[in-house]
Amino acid sequence: MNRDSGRTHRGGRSSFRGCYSNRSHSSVMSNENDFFPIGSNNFDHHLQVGDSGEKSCYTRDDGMSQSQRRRFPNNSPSGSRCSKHENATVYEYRPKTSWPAGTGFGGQNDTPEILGTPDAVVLKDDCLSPSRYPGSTGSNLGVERDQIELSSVEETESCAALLHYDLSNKVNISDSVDKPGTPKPSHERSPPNSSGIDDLSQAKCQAVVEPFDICLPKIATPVMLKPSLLVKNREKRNELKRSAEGQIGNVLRPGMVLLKKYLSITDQVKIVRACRALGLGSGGFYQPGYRDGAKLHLKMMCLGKNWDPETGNYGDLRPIDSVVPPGIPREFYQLVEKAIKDSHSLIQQKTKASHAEDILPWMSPNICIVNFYSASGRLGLHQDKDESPGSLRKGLPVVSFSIGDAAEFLYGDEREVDKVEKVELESGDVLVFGGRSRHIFHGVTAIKQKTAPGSLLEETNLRPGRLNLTFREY
Ligand SMILES: O=C(O)CCC(=O)C(=O)O
Ligand SMILES: [Fe+2]
Repeated sequence: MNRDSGRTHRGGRSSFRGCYSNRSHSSVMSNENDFFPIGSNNFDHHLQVGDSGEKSCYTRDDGMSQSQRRRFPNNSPSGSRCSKHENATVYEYRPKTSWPAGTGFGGQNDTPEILGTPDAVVLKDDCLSPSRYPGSTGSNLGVERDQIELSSVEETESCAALLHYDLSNKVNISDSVDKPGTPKPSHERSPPNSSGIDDLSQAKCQAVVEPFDICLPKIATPVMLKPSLLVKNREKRNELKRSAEGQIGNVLRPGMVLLKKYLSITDQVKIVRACRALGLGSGGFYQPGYRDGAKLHLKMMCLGKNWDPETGNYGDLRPIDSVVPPGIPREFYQLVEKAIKDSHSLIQQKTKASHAEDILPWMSPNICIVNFYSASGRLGLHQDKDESPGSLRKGLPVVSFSIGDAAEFLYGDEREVDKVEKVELESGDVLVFGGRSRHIFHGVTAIKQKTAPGSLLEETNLRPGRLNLTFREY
């Protein structure tokens, strides 16, 4: 991902066709029966904290410096609670004996497994592998860390902060980024481009790593803001109708496919829960910034490998805090695989191409970049071109999942706002761009407020905003 538009973060590019048969649009991650679980919590989605609400009520009180904490991780404190969160959720850290190894698309072992229920997410396997923590025994919490179970007993906000403070440190990046010898950015900051999109703003420190919960605390509010049964049923009906009619999507240009409302609400819920849990842990969400203080207008987390917006490099460690990114959950692979397969069918159907793979190559992701855009979030026009020369040469696609509020997405051959096309990416949409479209310029100009599906919000308490996951193969 070379967000080559100066510092406009990330990018991809262009051309196409494709068919499609027998598409099953059902949930990969779970049973449709839990589409509308009984007994979900009340919440007030839009009444909550905005960007400024990202700070945790937890403070470290162990008197340790950052470097001490790194050297003596077992002394990591649990964090102290603010009185507001006395009755918080409890996270259980469950020891497990072996660390799986292995890799690959649809592969067996090297990814955490998300076992979601409405109230629990279990991150299994090597989300927190000791191998991902050089010099560590895998016991940063005084327990073996190869399996962590997050059991949501009651409220979820507090435990999130607790987990964050146990597993990672709040880091003022200015300490680490500005040291002599830190790699220089590979590109210069661009002025606001002709699109008027300036996805950089000035700030004091280069990046901010502090707890960011993509979900809001559940507050026992009156029932009034619960999405009505009517709305929920409408959403479900529409989903079934689309599926029955085979309205899966469009080929936007050669190698670029948009699968509309492709992810079921059930899968979206699971993805949100998984991203929330990972985002609060070590290597979780942070606000990327640059050495000159400019910041991206989003929160980011990398899975599989780290992508450094400052240098455009991929690596095994996140330079700002030397943390190894969590693995990509296994279920995500299955969804990506299915999306590529269905894109091939669509390409074949629409273009009568005999070999859809020539137009849109297969891809086995080893990187997932997760962005969270708040209502004012955006991303300037850019190309994704920091992946390996081989990956780019072959046009291995970027697969992008949109969840939450809809986004106005621009794409085109040039980084000129008046020369690009616009499409709305709604919750559940999957956009795939590879082959001749691998190097398109693309970006997000706006997040459309209050457009997220009610049932998704009810299930997850996702903040106002948009979650986006882009999968790539390095
Ligand atoms: O949010 C999106 O839809 C696009 C994200 C993107 O382009 C990127 O992460 O490189
Ligand atoms: Fe991109």
